[in-house]
Amino acid sequence: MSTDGPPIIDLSNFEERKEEIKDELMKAATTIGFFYITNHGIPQELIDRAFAINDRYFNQPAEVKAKYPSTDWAAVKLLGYEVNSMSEGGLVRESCIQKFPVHKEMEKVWPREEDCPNFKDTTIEFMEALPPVVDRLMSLFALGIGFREDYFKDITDVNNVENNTFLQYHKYPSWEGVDPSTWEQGVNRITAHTDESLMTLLFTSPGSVGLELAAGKDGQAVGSENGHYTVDKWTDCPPKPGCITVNVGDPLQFWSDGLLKSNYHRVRMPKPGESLAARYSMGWFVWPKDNVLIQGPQKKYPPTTMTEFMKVKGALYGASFNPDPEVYKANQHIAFGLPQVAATAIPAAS
Ligand SMILES: O=C(O)CCC(=O)C(=O)O
Ligand SMILES: [Fe+2]
Repeated sequence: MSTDGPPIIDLSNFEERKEEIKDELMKAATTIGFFYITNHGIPQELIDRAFAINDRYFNQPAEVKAKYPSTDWAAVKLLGYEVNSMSEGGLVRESCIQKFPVHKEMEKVWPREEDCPNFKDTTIEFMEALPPVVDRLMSLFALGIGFREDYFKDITDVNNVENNTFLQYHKYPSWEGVDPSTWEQGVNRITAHTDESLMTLLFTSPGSVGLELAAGKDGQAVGSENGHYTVDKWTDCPPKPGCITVNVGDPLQFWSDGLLKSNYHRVRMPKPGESLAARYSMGWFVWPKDNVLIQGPQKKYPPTTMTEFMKVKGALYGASFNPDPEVYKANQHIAFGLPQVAATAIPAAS
């Protein structure tokens, strides 16, 4: 079993180096499901400005943040501010969720300029910089899976009102001045999970350690305790200068007949000697259109749609979500069984 961290994949001279980059992406995505990208074309200055806005947003008084509450997670129409329930042991994570301006409902949740100056403009500028990077990665994954190069282009088009891709700013609170023995052993800042997105681009501020992924091919369980699957090792996934962390999510695992791996990851509490300061991260959760047919070229799994998939995932969390440090293997979603595709599913143009 490999215990190496995710590889750094250089996207420079993309057009000329496509084949080589595709091989590197497929190698990472079919093994640990995580990789870093460098020379991705997003200016560091813009990323820094997005982090600054993030900081300004979360450090507003609670009553100001409460003016922009999040809406509807179940329908993935979520927007605005929320205190996330995926932390463990009474810890919290605050989040602020925005979608592409094509979603008119965004108008209700953009913080007002007088509350958080430049939030809207900077966030839109940042969001607009991300799709070209996603398009490049998804075009190579399409080829690697066995589809035509532009297979995912329309499916992930953020200018389509049916697309649910979103940006989520996260703040994990500071533990400065708190005696570490007062937090429960084994609790995590965010519990072990796989992502519901097709793919996630994750930006972590420098020094924001704590992200870990399930080591080993496929995040496979190596054992079972009290009826729960366990993994044997967590691998560090620290921030790397100039890099974006990328991971494969559940629908891409299905869409690739299980070839690409949506692996477990979590954010653990600081270890002795590590910073106890607040931790910030920003995730770009690439989402396919709701009713597009999800099925790999080999038709290994029953066809599904994002709407159906979210019902299964919700049931899985409902059934298994608990504060134990134990985790569930990534491909349990497949074992759990997906409902047959809804009659309304629209096959992607081939
Ligand atoms: O904050 C991080 O570094 C990871 C967040 C994450 O995995 C998620 O929100 O899905
Ligand atoms: Fe995640």
